Formats: sequence, C-alpha cells, structure tokens
Amino acid sequence: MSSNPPSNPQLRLTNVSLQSKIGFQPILQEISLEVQRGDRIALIGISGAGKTSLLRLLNRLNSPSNGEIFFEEKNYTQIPVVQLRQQITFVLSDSKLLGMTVREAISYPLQLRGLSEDDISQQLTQWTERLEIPSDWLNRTEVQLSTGQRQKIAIARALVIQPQILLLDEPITALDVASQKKILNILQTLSSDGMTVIFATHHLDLIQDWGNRLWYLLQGKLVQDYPTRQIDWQALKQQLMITQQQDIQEWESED
Ligand SMILES: Nc1ncnc2c1ncn2[C@@H]1O[C@H](COP(=O)(O)OP(=O)(O)OP(=O)(O)O)[C@@H](O)[C@H]1O
Repeated sequence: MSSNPPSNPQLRLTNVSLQSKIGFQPILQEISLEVQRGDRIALIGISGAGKTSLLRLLNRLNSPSNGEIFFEEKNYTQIPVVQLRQQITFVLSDSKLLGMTVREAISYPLQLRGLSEDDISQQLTQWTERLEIPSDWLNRTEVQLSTGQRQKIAIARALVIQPQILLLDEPITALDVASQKKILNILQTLSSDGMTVIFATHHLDLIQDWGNRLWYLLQGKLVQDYPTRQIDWQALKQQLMITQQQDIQEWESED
C-alpha cells in the first residue's frame, strides 16, 4: 500500500505522452507516476480526459509516443506482451464473450495457463460463488445476458487468473447498487491481499470510500495524484462539474 514506506514501485511512468494520430492535441501529456503493490486507485476526469487511453497504455494496447513505462522496474518494451497481460489485466465496460458461453469465457484464461480440468472447475465454482453468479447463467451466451450481467462475467474472467494489476474501465455502471457494492468490497479485499486495482469512473460517490489514492486527469494531464484521505470530495465534485460545463461551452462555441 502507498501508506507503507515506498519500496520499488510496481509500475512507473516517466514523462509518458500519447500523441493522437488525427489531432494536434496530445491525448496524454507528460504523465509521471508510481504505483505501489496493493494500491487501490480511482481514476477520474470528465469525458475525453484520457482515462481509457491511460489504461490502454498500461495494458500495452497502445505504446507511448514519448516517455517510458516500467513494470517492476522492467521496461514494458522488454516484456513479451502476452506475459505482461497475464499479470496486468484490463476489463472494459462492454466486454464481449466472443461467441463463448459464460462457462467457456471464464474457463478460457485458465485453459491458456494450462490448468487441469479439475482446477478449472474448482476456480470456476469459487469465483462464481464469490461474485454471486448463478449457475443457470453458465450455459448462456452474450445475447442471453443483460449488460450488467455481462459486466459481472467480465470481472469474473479477469479475477480467476488473479492478476497482479487489474485495470477497470467503468466496469460496473450497469449493475444494481447492491452488486456494485459487493464487487467493490471484493476488490478491496483482493487489494489488501496485494492485487493493485486501477478503476476509471465518473461515479465519485461509488469510489469515495473505496480507494487509497486518486488520479485526476484533465485534458490528458495528471493534475492530481493524492491519497484519498486528503481529498475534499465536495470541492472535487464541483470542480468536475465546472470543467464539464466549460468543456460543453467550448464545443458549442466551436459549432
Ligand atoms: N483511437 C483514437 N484516435 C484518436 N483520438 C482518440 C482515440 N481514442 C481516444 N481519442 C481521443 O483521446 C481523448 C481521450 O479519450 P479517452 O477515451 O481516453 O477519454 P476518457 O477519459 O476515457 O473518456 P470517457 O470518460 O468518455 O470514457 C479524447 O479526446 C478522444 O477523442
């Protein structure tokens, strides 16, 4: 956790920028930060601030135009991408099952790691119980699931492999409040056991008491990186609302 004396960071970004291929304005600008093992980070910012882009860089779906990213002090460029993604997993808000049933989708990452059928079955039972996924969902395909149900499956599929770092992009927006709280609690427990979680969201109320750290992105810049206990949430919500309104006004004045 960040509150412990800092050891070698698990992740380190040095002056990372991401240039847009279509616009002049960089998507991310000179981001430098360090992440300690077990950090629970809420990543916030208005639409277009760069949250998804930053998560994509951390999952190596994109590479920085400038700057470097290190995982356990090893440069990302030196780590085979498959190996990296076995340790750093990304959950999108609209993950697809790609024609698989729920059972197949959750089992697949375990098959890729060469687990026996018995071990896969044990993990499947453990995680479906923990996430309260009813057994009658297991034979369903994507079209037979609601958006919220699909989000739950995407989280299960990421958690079965117990990654070192879990990246989440608005992962529980479509779930009911009780399910959201349950998942946030599970993530909190897992992070206490050492899993790092980076959670991008617009819903400050949801993550206010959840994280130990907050990153605030504004126009691709990391403008705040604070322990959550130092945050004035009311002021932050107001600041976000004002930024959002300014953004809309800028758009309107360009039309
Ligand atoms: N593939 C791309 N090509 C060009 N520009 C892109 C691309 N993807 C994103 N952008 C731009 O990068 C900026 C950041 O987008 P990003 O999706 O990272 O923001 P975000 O904070 O995740 O937004 P939201 O909260 O709406 O999901 C936006 O201005 C967007 O238009």
